[in-house]
Amino acid sequence: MVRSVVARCVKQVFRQSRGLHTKPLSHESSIAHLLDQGPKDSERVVVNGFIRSIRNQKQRSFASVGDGSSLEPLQALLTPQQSERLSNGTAVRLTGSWRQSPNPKVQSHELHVKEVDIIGYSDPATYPLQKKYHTPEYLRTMPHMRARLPFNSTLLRFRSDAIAAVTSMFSENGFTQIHTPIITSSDCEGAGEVFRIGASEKELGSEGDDGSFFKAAKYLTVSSQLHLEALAQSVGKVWTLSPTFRAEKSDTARHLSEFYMLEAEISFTQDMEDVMGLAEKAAQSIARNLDSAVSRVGKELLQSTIGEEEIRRRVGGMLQGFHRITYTEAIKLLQTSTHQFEYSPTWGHGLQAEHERWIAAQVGGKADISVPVFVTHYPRAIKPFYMLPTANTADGRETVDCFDLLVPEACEIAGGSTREHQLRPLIKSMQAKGMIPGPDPSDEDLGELRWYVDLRRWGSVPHGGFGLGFDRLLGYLAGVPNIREVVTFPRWVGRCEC
Ligand SMILES: NC(=O)C[C@H](N)C(=O)O
Repeated sequence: MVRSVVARCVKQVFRQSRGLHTKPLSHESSIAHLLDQGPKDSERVVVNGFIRSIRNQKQRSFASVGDGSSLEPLQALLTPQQSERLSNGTAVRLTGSWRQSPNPKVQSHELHVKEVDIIGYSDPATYPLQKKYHTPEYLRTMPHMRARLPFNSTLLRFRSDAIAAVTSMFSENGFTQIHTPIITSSDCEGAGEVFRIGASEKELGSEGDDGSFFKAAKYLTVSSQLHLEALAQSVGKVWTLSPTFRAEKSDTARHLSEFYMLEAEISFTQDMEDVMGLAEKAAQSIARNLDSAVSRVGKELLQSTIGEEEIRRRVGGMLQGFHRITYTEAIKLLQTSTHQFEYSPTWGHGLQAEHERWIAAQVGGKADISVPVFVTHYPRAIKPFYMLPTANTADGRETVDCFDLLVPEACEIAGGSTREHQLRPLIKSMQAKGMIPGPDPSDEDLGELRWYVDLRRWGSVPHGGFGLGFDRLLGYLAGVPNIREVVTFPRWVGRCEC
């Protein structure tokens, strides 16, 4: 008896939910496809989409309908009865005929609706996206909703196109794409900006009692580099586009706690030019793709950016050969400039964002383009343990074969180096950085990096690689003032909403 009542209820609920959209949903005719291809006059058309805005007049209503496939909405003409329960955000399936618009300057055709199926209701009293300008700050409070807006959805398409472009570049050049781990046992950069996910020894208790999942502290990865190095020794040329996490408390338009880093590693090279050339090629493959996209985007997108002229400056510059200057030259330029810096540029110290901004603008800035600038050979003392020391430095100052790639505003978008590939020098470097106690460490002393040191024991070869901040590059090329707009669900210090 109870069973049959339950069965009846289930059937009823199922019937009701099906009743909302009795015909199968089709994605075949996206709005972009319709607007592009333009069906014949009076042809029957079916579209699925969301009401972006609706304007009701006495005799008829005009709805702008979007499905995310195009910036431009579809214009639909309805009777007041048909539009009664429609409001911004309502998901609909519209059937009608495709007719020439009386005002072809605005839109050549419109859909004269015959049938409206409401697929998903939207409560007009609470719907948060109105047909007006919403500030990026307001939209960041609802990352689950903002991709419904043309500007935000276009950025997602840029992102998707960029991934496709760089994937084919690597594939055409014989690289293998690798998925590296997110949970790691070490801090690759040694900067202490790791998110810890395991327990500390104290938390584990004196008996080694296993209160934690991994029985020891583990971290969210800060870079895939060390794992890519391992795989470069077996596969040769490898790359990844992977989530990366930094617990850096920088609340700026350039920082995220979770971001995507595009990293590549190549074996059998000691020439940093090979690595810089590859970073250049990767960034250019994305810029080339966006170059054509810029001419396709409408006014709406450009209004929320730094403007078309500046975007063209950036994209155009990215397609040129990048500049190269050494860190020592950069410091000299900074020191002799008349610009007042908050922090005075000093050899041996890292470059501040204000220094990077100045170098990018002065060294890379031309009349109509901004060419990215590689700054190379930083002091050894301020760079991580894994970088290869420069062989012959003219002035006796210790530097490493590394580079940072600088662009205006976004500052550093990539960094790379050739790696210390020999066992003894690597151990010495770890010791100099205070990572291990003495010159002859036991396996235990090597701690979580034992496996990495092992790579230098068995067939180690000269190699190098780079990491490029994918979100920073996209934000820069798309001319978006804040990186938080180019990721779907941005996380930064103090903010992780959904
Ligand atoms: N793969 C790389 O060389 C990137 C480098 N580990 C960084 O985080 O900057």
